[in-house]
Amino acid sequence: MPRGRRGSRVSALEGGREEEAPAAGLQPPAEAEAAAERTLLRGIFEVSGGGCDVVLGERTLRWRPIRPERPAGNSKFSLLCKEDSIELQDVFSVKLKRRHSFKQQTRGTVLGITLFICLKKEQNKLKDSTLDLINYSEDHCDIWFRELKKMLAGFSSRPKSLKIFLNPQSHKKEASQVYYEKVEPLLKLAGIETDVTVTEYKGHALSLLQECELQGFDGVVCVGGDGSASEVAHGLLLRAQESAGMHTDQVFTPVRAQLPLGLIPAGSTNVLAHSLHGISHVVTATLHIIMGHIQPVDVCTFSTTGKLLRFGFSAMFGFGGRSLALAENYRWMSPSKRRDFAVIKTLARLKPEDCEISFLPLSSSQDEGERMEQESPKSGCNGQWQTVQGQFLNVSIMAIPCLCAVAPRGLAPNTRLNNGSMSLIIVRNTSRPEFIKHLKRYTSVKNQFNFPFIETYNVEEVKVYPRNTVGYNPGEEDGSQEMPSGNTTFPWNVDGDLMEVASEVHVRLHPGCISFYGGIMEEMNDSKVTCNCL
Ligand SMILES: Nc1ncnc2c1ncn2[C@@H]1O[C@H](COP(=O)(O)OP(=O)(O)OP(=O)(O)O)[C@@H](O)[C@H]1O
Repeated sequence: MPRGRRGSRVSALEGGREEEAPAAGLQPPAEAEAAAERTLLRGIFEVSGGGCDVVLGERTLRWRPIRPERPAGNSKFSLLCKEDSIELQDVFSVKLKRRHSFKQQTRGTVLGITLFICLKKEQNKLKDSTLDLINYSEDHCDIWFRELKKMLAGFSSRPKSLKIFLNPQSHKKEASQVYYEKVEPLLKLAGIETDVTVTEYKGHALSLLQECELQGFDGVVCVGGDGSASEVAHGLLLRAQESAGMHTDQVFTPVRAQLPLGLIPAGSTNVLAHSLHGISHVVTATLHIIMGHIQPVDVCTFSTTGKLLRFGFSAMFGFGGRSLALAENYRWMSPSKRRDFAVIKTLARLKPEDCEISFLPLSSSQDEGERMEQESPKSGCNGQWQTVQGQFLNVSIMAIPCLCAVAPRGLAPNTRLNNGSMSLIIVRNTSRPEFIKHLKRYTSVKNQFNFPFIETYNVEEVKVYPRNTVGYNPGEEDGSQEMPSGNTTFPWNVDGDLMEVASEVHVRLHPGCISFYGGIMEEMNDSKVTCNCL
């Protein structure tokens, strides 16, 4: 990433707008750093309209305006001659810049070299930019071009070939447009080969991942929303288990997915991509993939009666499951209308789930420890199974923070992508206004769990046993219906996908079991957003 004192450099990259120069040219630490670095090439180029002495080191490219004759004692000149630089790890492509006349058959006249750079913008956002090094000598540019190409080839974590799954139905059906207009041009620029499959039905990516050849690929990318992303992650993990000869119909410790997964947010909620990148932004997601920024992410297995149902990252039972089940009945509505409508209707029929929850706590943070002492009679039993039972409005089990537009700090702000624990958030039965007050807090301030009816735990395993004999039927006016014995199912919301399960669900955490393309995030500042439906 570009370093601290880079105001003027960034302006040079973005078209040469002048910004205030730093008071001194090169800071002492940078000077020492530059001196320690071996020089690979040195030459004259025009940068941002002025002649510069350009030095290519092993880690940085530095340029300094060529000094005019310096009248003795004139300090203004040292200000003009400040050095600027970029780190080579931020460069993702290099091209020879040529001028082509209209009818020209040949490759055109060399004008210089263009470097394509990944810039860090405001919080968590990445942006592509260019730096032109102008020199009309073909030989001179060719030497620099080759050296820069060689240097780029040395970044071994950057993908060269990607398998892409694109869901054309995501959100308002704009995933194809997002991919072909914003993503593919950047991947091409970076010289990454792609093999795109446009999915034709739900489960298509999963079935292809069982059999398709992945050997030549460095990573897999999903263009879509949470449903697609979680399907592809599940497919990759399932494939890894099958390759390793794991039996998923019994309790097992999964092996890691073999390839990293990139997520391009093109869905209606994009919780996974948002949690991964700290922002739901297509160019940021694409640049993380191109730059080969990889981070391991904790995964959950969801099983029932010992059999694996699926891999995933977050689940909601109760209100979260019921509202999703209801929303599925209104697929003809736009995604946001459908979601808002289902939330309002589920709130109108708000009903607690009668269940027993057993969990294996990990270790509690100080705040949570205090809360647990006050609120949980069995607190302080880390490492031992604990059980709570009663009437619960919602139970969330989340291995990732679940950032989204209506919860900018996340539905589970106390967990991280790979901190080796899950957040268990239990909302006991309360009045509708109190529950709504809790939901509204997600959009703004920090203490959304500061209610007497909410308990939070850091856990590594959870078992949820529904005790209702009344099943859920989202078609019924009040949402519930007596089902013949043995046919009762309960709706779970797993990464935004509906999972209907008849009996207990066992959730286990598997730290860092999959790698995603994504960078280390900056914490979000407190921000207030509005939720349309509450
Ligand atoms: N061609 C297709 N037709 C219908 N459904 C598809 C198709 N391809 C994939 N799907 C399924 O569509 C479901 C929803 O897609 P996706 O998650 O990409 O979009 P979304 O629902 O708009 O976004 P989000 O999940 O973020 O709210 C996924 O479960 C996926 O398996």
